[in-house]
Parts: sequence; structure tokens; C-alpha cells
Amino acid sequence: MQLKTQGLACGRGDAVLAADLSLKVAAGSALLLRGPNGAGKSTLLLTLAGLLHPISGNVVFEGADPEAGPFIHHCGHKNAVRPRLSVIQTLKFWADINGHGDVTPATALDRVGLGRTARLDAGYLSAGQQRRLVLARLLVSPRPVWLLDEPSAALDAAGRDLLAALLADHLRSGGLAVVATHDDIALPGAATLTLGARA
Ligand SMILES: Nc1ncnc2c1ncn2[C@@H]1O[C@H](COP(=O)(O)OP(=O)(O)OP(=O)(O)O)[C@@H](O)[C@H]1O
Repeated sequence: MQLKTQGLACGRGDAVLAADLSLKVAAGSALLLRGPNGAGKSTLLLTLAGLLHPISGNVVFEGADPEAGPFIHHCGHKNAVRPRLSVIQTLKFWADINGHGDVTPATALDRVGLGRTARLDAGYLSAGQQRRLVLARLLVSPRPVWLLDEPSAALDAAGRDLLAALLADHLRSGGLAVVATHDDIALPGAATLTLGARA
């Protein structure tokens, strides 16, 4: 699968935040979105995800089979965690909605370092632990396109290493990723798009 945009402009209302974007992100590769607060990184991710209409131009996922079901994970700033659902129930809930793959919720929790919190109410997780739970959500429901907005927010150094490892695995298995971040995420070979500041 390949993500391509042609003459893409995106923004909010009449405000154009990015224009004339002709992007190509092939299977196995990643694009990092950078730029100051308010530059439009989240807006671009939402547009790529089909959650906001482009102002002009288009977004195409070449090779996507619409019959095969959803192929995009969009993870925004919010963790979408229900406080009174346990950690493992949260992950099962997401897998039931997004689809089950080879990785079980229990295995995914172990992978992101949350194995011992499985029965805890998700609302009691720390900010970084909740972000790790979002990463586990990516693992239980395999999808080739990851659109991640500040995935390393609140993660500690080990968490950032974990994120880099998960992204590397995803790309190695033929996935693609677009990641908005203010952090240094170790992703060798990733291209970078820097969006500009607005007054
Ligand atoms: N629903 C909305 N209606 C109007 N303007 C909005 C809306 N959502 C965001 N904006 C504006 O769009 C601009 C871009 O916001 P966006 O969240 O895309 O920036 P960002 O680059 O992701 O910022 P950050 O680094 O702070 O996460 C901001 O000026 C913001 O105020």
C-alpha cells in the first residue's frame, strides 16, 4: 500500500494550514510531521485519515482494498480510555471494534509493559501508561496505516524506545506510518515534513 497526496491543502474553516502537499509514503516507510504548536500537524493527520475534508487536492491509498475493511489506525491526542473499564477489558473492547489479529490483548499488554496492570481500572493508569495502552491498541488490531499524533507524549525514555521498536516492526512488516511529534523518535530512514508557524 502507498499513501499519496496530490496538491493537498488542509486547514480549519477558511484558514489554510498546509497547501500544495504532494506526499508519497510507501509501504515500509514513515513520514515524521514537525512544526510548532498550531502549525497544522493534527489537522493534516485528520485529513489523511479522512476525518476532515481537504480544502483542495486529494488523498489516495494506492493498493487499499475497500472490501478488506478498515486499514487505518488514527490515534489522536486523547487516549480514549474509559476510567471504569479494566485495562484488559479496554483492549478487548477495542479489538472487538477494530478487529482481532494474531496478537492477543494479554500479549499486547506484556509487549507495552502493562502486563501487571491488566485488572486495574484503566482510569488509574498514569499518563504514560495510558499512552502505552494506546500503543497496545495498535498491536491487537493489525492495520497497515498508522497515523499517530504525538504518540510519545508522556512516555518515559524506555517508552520512547518501545515506540521506536513498534514502529520499526510495523514498517518491517510492510506497514506505513505518519507521525506528528515534537520529540526525537528514532526512526532511521524516515522522511520529515515541517509545517510552518501561523501568527
Ligand atoms: N475545530 C477547530 N476549529 C477551528 N480551528 C481549529 C480547530 N481545531 C484546531 N484549530 C486550529 O487549527 C490550528 C492547527 O491546529 P493543529 O492541532 O492542527 O496544530 P498542531 O500542529 O497539531 O499543534 P500542536 O503541536 O500544538 O499539537 C490551530 O491554530 C488551532 O487553533
